[in-house]
Amino acid sequence: MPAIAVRNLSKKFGRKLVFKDVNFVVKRGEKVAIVGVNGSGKTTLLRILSGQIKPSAGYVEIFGKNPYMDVELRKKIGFLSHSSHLYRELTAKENLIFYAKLMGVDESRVSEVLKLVNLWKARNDLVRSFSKGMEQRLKIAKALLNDPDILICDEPSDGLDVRGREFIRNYIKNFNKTVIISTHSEEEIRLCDRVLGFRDGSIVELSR
Ligand SMILES: Nc1ncnc2c1ncn2[C@@H]1O[C@H](COP(=O)(O)OP(=O)(O)OP(=O)(O)O)[C@@H](O)[C@H]1O
Repeated sequence: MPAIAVRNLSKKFGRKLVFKDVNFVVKRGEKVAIVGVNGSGKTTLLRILSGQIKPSAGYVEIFGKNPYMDVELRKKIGFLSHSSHLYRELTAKENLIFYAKLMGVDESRVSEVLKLVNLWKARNDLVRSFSKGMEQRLKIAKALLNDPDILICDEPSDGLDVRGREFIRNYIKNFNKTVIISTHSEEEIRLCDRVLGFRDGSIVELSR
């Protein structure tokens, strides 16, 4: 069974068609980049894959199940997005404890992920004092709380400096499970096994 199977997927917002009849399969352990011009539908596709929003037609299966309908399945998905929410008046650790409780994850995992993203020393600092790079690392920590089998990242290094970008890339490179990222970065594309591109509302396999 593949990690991701997308069949005849279409998404409309009101009367606006974003994409139509999108088909692709991602094998377990594969790293796939999604590319396309601004507004082509990358974020929308990733939100459907992570079970946040419903397709208009067609279906998505993650490990053979529907992410929109299956709460347990969503626990296996780590989603790093621009809209990942952090509480700025709480510390890094307090944020992660809050989300760990929400996800039903053991609190001991909070220390693990803080160390993993190099935020252990800053664990008791308020998020409002964090740089953009630190915030992004904390969002990664949040996405990893449930030790996901699939990592879905929406433009993960957008707006980060060289060190921040390097951290994210190393992380993605060394993540040994399935990864799907939307990106405009050549370096991130090179980390991936395959590249899928949005073109005129459908998706095509691109050679690298
Ligand atoms: N909730 C929504 N309601 C209405 N339209 C939306 C909504 N979300 C996205 N869209 C529209 O769907 C289209 C695709 O947007 P999306 O954010 O998926 O593109 P993208 O490829 O991720 O763009 P970017 O590279 O700028 O992040 C855009 O025209 C956008 O305005």
